[in-house]
Amino acid sequence: MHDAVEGVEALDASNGLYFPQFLVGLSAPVVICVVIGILDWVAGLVLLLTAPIAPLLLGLTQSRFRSVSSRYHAAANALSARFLDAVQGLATLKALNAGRAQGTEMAQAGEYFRKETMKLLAVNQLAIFLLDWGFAVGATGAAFVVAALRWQAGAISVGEAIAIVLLSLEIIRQLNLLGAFFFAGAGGRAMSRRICQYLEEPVPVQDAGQRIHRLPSRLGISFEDVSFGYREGSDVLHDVSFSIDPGETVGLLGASGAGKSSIIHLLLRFADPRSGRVTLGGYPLPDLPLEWVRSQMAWVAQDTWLFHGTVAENLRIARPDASLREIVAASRAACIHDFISSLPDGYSTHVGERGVRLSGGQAQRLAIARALLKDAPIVLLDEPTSHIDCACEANLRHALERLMEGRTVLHITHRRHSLSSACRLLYLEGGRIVLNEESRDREAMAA
Ligand SMILES: Nc1ncnc2c1ncn2[C@@H]1O[C@H](COP(=O)(O)OP(=O)(O)OP(=O)(O)O)[C@@H](O)[C@H]1O
Repeated sequence: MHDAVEGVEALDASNGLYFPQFLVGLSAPVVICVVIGILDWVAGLVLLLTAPIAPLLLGLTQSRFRSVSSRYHAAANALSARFLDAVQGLATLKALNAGRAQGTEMAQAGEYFRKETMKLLAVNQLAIFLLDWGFAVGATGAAFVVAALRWQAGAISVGEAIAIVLLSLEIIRQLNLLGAFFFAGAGGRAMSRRICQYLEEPVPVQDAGQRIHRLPSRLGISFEDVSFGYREGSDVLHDVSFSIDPGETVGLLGASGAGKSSIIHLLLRFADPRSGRVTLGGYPLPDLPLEWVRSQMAWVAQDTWLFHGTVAENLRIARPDASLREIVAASRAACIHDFISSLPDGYSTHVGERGVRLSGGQAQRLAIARALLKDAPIVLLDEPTSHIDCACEANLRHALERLMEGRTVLHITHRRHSLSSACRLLYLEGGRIVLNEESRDREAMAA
């Protein structure tokens, strides 16, 4: 987050301040030395030879600056990530009485950041010192000595000697300005390297655009020998094969961590399998336009993210052109209309970040209303009633049945009883589809 916000500002300062000054700082001394050279070629040559000293001195501090700057940005990133974590998990920290310990850790991270900031400033001050004092005193001295010697030798007049000294001051002024913007320039370069690293990160999935001439209309799903892992060398799905016919409802059962949600992860193309393929309507997902694939799926996740905005705005995310009447109909079907109507501003009530004013169950019903509104041919349900009590679940089952009607459905749950009787069942164990009696019995006991 720090890189995204401050990084762009640092680039702005580097490109807007340092870079123009860098060009002026390089060209102005050459022009001034030429002018001095016209007055006296020896003095011009001597000053031309001393001018590169400043960039050389700056160059010497660069490598030190680079390592200090990297540590500074790493410390800033760690501190802002920790801060964000602490704010988002405030309730958990309070409940666990872990606020003080977290505060101590944040203070340590803050202290480390302060030290790295001081080191960065010290290197910057060193660069300014080298330029302001080392070079300025040295170069002015050199200009003075050369002008005096040339005057003594009778090569130039007193006026020309004074002009040479004054012109040399202008070279120094330009180079000093370069030093003043050194911090912005070096910081900007360090940031640009980091931003380039982010930009060069491999994209998890590539949108190939429309390779298929006519998009399929009957949308069955199939997994063919799919293996997948979030990290290199540790797969969470192993040779998974199954298919769901168009209009069919399939229940996916399995213990926590078995890999059920990862199957949805692949279907929505948040990632591609390491081997094997996932097809939709008979075509491999990577051959279909990414946006189209996602537009064909309504997903009710375990946790619902509610954006800052009104209830109606949160519902319209699923279908921006939905009328209020359609929104109300979807909310009624998801058993959330009465609750929304009881809110002070009804559908115009603001729900805060992460829907803090709604309970988990209410947010989940809102997610079901979103899915109803989206009206997509494929429905992916990932524990859609995990936050809902049994009495409400019975009500909601009707809503879910309406959502699933005539659609291709993959319904993930731990609870066998929340699956409709029409479901064909798949069992996932340790990332593998298993269909043996033993796992079915185990699952029945767990339910
Ligand atoms: N974004 C992720 N990055 C790394 N590992 C992940 C990620 N999401 C899931 N995993 C790992 O993949 C494995 C399967 O997780 P997955 O969420 O698919 O299981 P699940 O069967 O849906 O579990 P649950 O029923 O508890 O939701 C787990 O070991 C989990 O730690």
